[in-house]
Amino acid sequence: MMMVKVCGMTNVADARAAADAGADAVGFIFAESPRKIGSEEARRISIALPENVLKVGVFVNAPPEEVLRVAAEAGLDMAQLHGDETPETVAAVRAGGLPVMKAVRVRNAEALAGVERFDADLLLLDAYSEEARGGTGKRFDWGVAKSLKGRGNIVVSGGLAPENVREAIDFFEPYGVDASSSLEDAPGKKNEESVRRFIVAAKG
Ligand SMILES: O=C(O)c1ccccc1N[C@@H]1O[C@H](COP(=O)(O)O)[C@@H](O)[C@H]1O
Repeated sequence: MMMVKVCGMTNVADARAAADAGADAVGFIFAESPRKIGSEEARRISIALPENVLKVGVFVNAPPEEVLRVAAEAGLDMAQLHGDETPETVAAVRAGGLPVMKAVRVRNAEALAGVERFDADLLLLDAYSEEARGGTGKRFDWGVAKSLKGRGNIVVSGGLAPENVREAIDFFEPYGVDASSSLEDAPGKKNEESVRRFIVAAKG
């Protein structure tokens, strides 16, 4: 069954609605973003969710000690490392007992050259943008990453929406899919109907 993550949660109501609609994972942004929240707020949301919903913290170039501290404070199950983290940083976070999803922004074929060096639990593919690290609503050129099709640990993101998520699943046969900005009425405020349609389309 496809793992569906809804990212950029900023409040309990949106996170509960996503869980009720069948989301397997929700994401909290701890990096520069209009969706950024603190560990206390993330904890409040985490404890309002069922245990089986994976709580993922999104970090950009944070030191491993900070990732592990925030994870403990917020009750996270996984770190999404969405910056220029090294394989050593990924290893340090995992050694601290926290599974890692390493994000790669697929600007071109070279961006994928080093992915084998990451000993991560999951590999997230996202779009590249000069303006922001993530949550851009932009798609990347899927063809550039087609060699990763069918690998058991791929999660696809970047401009996914109810209308195109099935196409992405057919293209990559990924472990999971992830979306944020296309499911919002405004940055940080999810649209319940879009979230539900995204999950239905992904799991359909
Ligand atoms: O959502 C953000 O604001 C964000 C900020 C910094 C790093 C990552 C962020 N979100 C991640 O971006 C991708 C794609 O989002 P979108 O669906 O294109 O809006 C997703 O994996 C989020 O986890």
